[in-house]
Amino acid sequence: MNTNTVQIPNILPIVPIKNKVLFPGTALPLQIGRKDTAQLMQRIYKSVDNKDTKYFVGCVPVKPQHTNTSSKKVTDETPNQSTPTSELHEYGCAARIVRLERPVGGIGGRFFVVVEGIARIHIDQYIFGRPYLEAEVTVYPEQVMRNDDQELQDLAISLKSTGRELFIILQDLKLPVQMLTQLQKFIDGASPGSLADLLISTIEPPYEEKLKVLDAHDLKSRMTAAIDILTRQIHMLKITQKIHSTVEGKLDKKHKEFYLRQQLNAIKEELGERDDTSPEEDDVADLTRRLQEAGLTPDADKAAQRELKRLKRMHPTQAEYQIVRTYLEWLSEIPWSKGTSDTLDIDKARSQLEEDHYGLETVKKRILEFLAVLKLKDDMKGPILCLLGPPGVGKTSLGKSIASALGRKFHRISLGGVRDEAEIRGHRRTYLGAMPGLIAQGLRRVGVNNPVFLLDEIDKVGHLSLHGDPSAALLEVLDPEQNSTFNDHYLNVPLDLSKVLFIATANQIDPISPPLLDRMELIRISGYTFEEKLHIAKRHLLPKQIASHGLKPGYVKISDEALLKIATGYTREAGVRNLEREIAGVCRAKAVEYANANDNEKTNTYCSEITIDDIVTILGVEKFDDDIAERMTKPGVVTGLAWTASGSGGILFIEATQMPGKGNLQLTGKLGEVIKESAQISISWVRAHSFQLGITTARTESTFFSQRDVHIHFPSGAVAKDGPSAGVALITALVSLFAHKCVPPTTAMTGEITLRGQVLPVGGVKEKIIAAHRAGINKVILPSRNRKDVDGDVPVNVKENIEIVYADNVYDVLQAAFDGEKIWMEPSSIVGVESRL
Ligand SMILES: Nc1ncnc2c1ncn2[C@@H]1O[C@H](COP(=O)(O)OP(=O)(O)OP(=O)(O)O)[C@@H](O)[C@H]1O
Repeated sequence: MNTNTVQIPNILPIVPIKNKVLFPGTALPLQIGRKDTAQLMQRIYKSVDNKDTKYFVGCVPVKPQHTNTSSKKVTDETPNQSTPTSELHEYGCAARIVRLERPVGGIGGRFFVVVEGIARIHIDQYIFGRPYLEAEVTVYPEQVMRNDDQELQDLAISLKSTGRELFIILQDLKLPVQMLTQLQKFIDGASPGSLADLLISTIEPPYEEKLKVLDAHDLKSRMTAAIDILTRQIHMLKITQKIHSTVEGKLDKKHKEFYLRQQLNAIKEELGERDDTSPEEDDVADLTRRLQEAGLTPDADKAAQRELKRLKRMHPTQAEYQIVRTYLEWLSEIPWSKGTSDTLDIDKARSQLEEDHYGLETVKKRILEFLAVLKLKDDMKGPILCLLGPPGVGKTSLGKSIASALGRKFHRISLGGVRDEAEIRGHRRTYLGAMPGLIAQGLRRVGVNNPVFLLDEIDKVGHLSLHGDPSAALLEVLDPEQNSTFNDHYLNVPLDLSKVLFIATANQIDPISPPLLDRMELIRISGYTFEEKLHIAKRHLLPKQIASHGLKPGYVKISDEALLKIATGYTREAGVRNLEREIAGVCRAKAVEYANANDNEKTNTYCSEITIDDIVTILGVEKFDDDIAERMTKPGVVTGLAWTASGSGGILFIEATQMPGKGNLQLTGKLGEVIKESAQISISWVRAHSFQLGITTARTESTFFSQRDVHIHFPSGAVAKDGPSAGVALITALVSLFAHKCVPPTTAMTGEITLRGQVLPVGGVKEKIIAAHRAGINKVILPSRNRKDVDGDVPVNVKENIEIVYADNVYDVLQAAFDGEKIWMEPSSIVGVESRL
């Protein structure tokens, strides 16, 4: 349409439009919501039959409202409340109404109008007074381009070529063919001013930019603004197109959303509007930074880079994304090159060990030797220390003391119940819910590569089974030659454990597999005597418990006798764990008492002293009474010494009785094969020597045993018992029974016997003697060949209180058991053969 030929009045009814801009030469559909404009439309609608009348309006955009134009969804192109004229833009477009439809919804419905832009207008002045808005306007006829204006010519060429470029892109975006043909026609034939208007209304740039083009009634500034906007939009479209082409066709709904976001980010970035990165990108960037800071080994770095690359290609909602991300997190959190520096001073270490533990002299000495060598050698390629002893003797806390003496971080790995090799080595990543093993987890927790790892309860670790062999995995961990390249299945890169100081603890030696045992140096810690327990309680346990119950040091004062009472009457153990628990019970009671007094403001009535009587009141009736004192001296009852499965020693009673019968031997008390055999040997030996022992009156008497049944019982019937060391006690019990001689209950014995009556050495002597001491035994009969154990290990104060008698054969045992009385005839005085063995 040639705008120059159309007569536009200079007073026009005004139609405010929101978020849209009408340009000359373009059409715009509108819904009329504003009341006054609707009245205008009503009027036009009524007079529409008058074919000669041309209905012109001035479409004036509302000024951009920065706070809500972008966020509010516009459903109505004309503002539905009377917009103040101050909010209307000063330029607009004179338009002809080409279509007008009445509201379908009756009163309150909206007119639908299609307007066609004719010329730019400037609002000179608003005229009020009519039911609708009117304004005096200046109409800008389309400027004719002069051929001699080179600058304008150049701009026109540039605009056309930009238009063509846009066309090519739009073609690629598969817009409707009709629209494309029209556009091409326009590019080829339209005047530069109209082309600028058309292109800007086609590509939908931001509202403000459109307004800028509307304001440009001068051709030069319009073309310049249009070229500028078009160039930027083309650039953006190219990026969109690039992203589009790579993802097109392959995506499901979620992928599409992800890539649309990517497109949006790319567009924003191009516009310089990008304010923040997406959370996924943040995540990957953060992970990359953490990996860079982790000081990875070359192998780990290679794996990390490979996985990072995969992660970047993945969509965050993919299940695999989290797996790769967790793996990378693990890699970034393993202390590959971070370590603490050792502050080993032997004197300091000695005082640290002394401070933390009472007694344990040989253990402390060996630990100090170990630390000294460590300091001189400056590497960990030494034997692995294994602290072996019953529960509660301070193995774990010794490990802690070593760590603090070295100034290293400490971590305890509990191996009790570890049945699956993967718990040590980790699961392969293909496994659902895969995790690194306990070693890698420990390293991550401490955050340094040279901690002290305490492998607690190494004897409880499982052996070869369906789930692999955890103890074989430990072999690699503990071997200084191999552990610099330990392979955790999850991490799947070599992990250097050569700087870690491993210390193991165990209760028993037997369950530890021989190859594992071979790699460790055993340091035995036996149970404590009551004397030692008293000192430990006084120096360590009581202050610790007082503090942990929120009391001050002077608030609980327990006399030595009372402490000893707790140890003897309420605990029966090799270690001090139960003792600590009972002391905690006392502290609790005192804490309640003090808190009560404090609440009633009677703290002066609070008594911190605790006597033996108080102990009974607080802890209740004694749990363990004295086994020895209670037992009556009776023929057939003998005290033996045992070594329990937990590694602590104890006393055990053997009761034998006889009754008329047929020479049967009955054994009860949950006995194992070996102990049953010992009983057989004992009865055979006693039968063979019955005349010599004065049991039978004639050497050839055979009816004595065939008319009697013998029953031997080991009380504490629920506790399984086995081993050969009860042999001497069994023979003594039988001799005592048949000879009607009593063995004092304060005499205990241990030793294996042979059929010839020889006494063989047994294990756990130190623990047995300490247990005997605890139980109030004052004479212990031991095999002679165990003398070295007593000399080396048993504490001096125990040896001072217990008489130890060494025996080579049964006669030595019987003599010591019956208080030096020889109840048998010397073999030389007996005519005949004693034994053929
Ligand atoms: N000689 C000691 N001096 C001071 N405290 C001790 C001593 N022995 C043990 N304790 C204390 O006894 C408690 C139990 O010790 P710890 O946990 O080290 O026992 P453990 O030998 O490792 O037992 P388990 O074999 O059951 O693990 C700790 O509070 C520890 O401080």
